[in-house]
Amino acid sequence: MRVVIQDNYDKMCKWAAQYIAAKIKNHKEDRPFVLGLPTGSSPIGVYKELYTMNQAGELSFANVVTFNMDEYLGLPHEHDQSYWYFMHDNFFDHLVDMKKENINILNGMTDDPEGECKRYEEKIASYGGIDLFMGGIGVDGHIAFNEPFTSLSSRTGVRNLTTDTRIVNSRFFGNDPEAVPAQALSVGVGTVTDSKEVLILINGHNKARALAETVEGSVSHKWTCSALQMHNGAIIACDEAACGELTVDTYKYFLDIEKKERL
Ligand SMILES: N[C@@H]1[C@@H](O)[C@H](O)[C@@H](COP(=O)(O)O)O[C@@H]1O
Repeated sequence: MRVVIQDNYDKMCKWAAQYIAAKIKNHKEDRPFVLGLPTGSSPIGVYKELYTMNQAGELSFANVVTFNMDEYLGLPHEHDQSYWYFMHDNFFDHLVDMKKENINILNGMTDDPEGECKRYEEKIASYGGIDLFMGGIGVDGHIAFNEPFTSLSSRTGVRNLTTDTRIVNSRFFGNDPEAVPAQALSVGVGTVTDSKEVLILINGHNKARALAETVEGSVSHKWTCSALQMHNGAIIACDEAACGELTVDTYKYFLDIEKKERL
């Protein structure tokens, strides 16, 4: 696992965006680059960096297919807290050459959630899998909506959200946890770790424990992010604020090993 520690949120976002841009540009295969994407406040700065490069003609998305991690069950596209809305508002609408048909987001209004999830897995497989999955992390260490004790080999499916997550996400729903949908569709931990590379953004003091558990904790379904320790291409991009619960030797190790700032 790589842990790339940047001074602050802006630098973390710049680093992550440059990493993703380099991967897209260097993709020479005769098939699209397949990019997994998250919602949340953490990736907003990365999206801004990416669409700025795109608008400046420095990075094309014409040959990129995207798959989003998750979506609330029961929210229509036009709901301003649906992840469909978030992704268009914060990213897709700003790209000049992203093809609509290359955007994949789980349909939270489906009548057949199980079928929708199966279809999603099949579509990912039809592209030969995901090249790079970018993600965020919940304060309880969840990746996508894989709450504590979700199987580390789980696939795309329906997830019940914990009270903790609904309280955390209630900041977007008028501070009312009951207004946060109780269920979501989410890629599984296994879906994420099947990707060739996984890049997780972890920033801010409130994510310090989640970062420590991801990097230093045991591999455990209690912290679903810890599954990344078993992945051969996992990168954590974080800021100083999130490092508060790492042991000093871990912190120094990653600063030392990443000194060369390899992309
Ligand atoms: N389902 C999403 C996750 O994919 C995201 O990682 C998490 C953290 O969001 P934020 O980046 O706003 O802290 O929020 C939600 O629960």
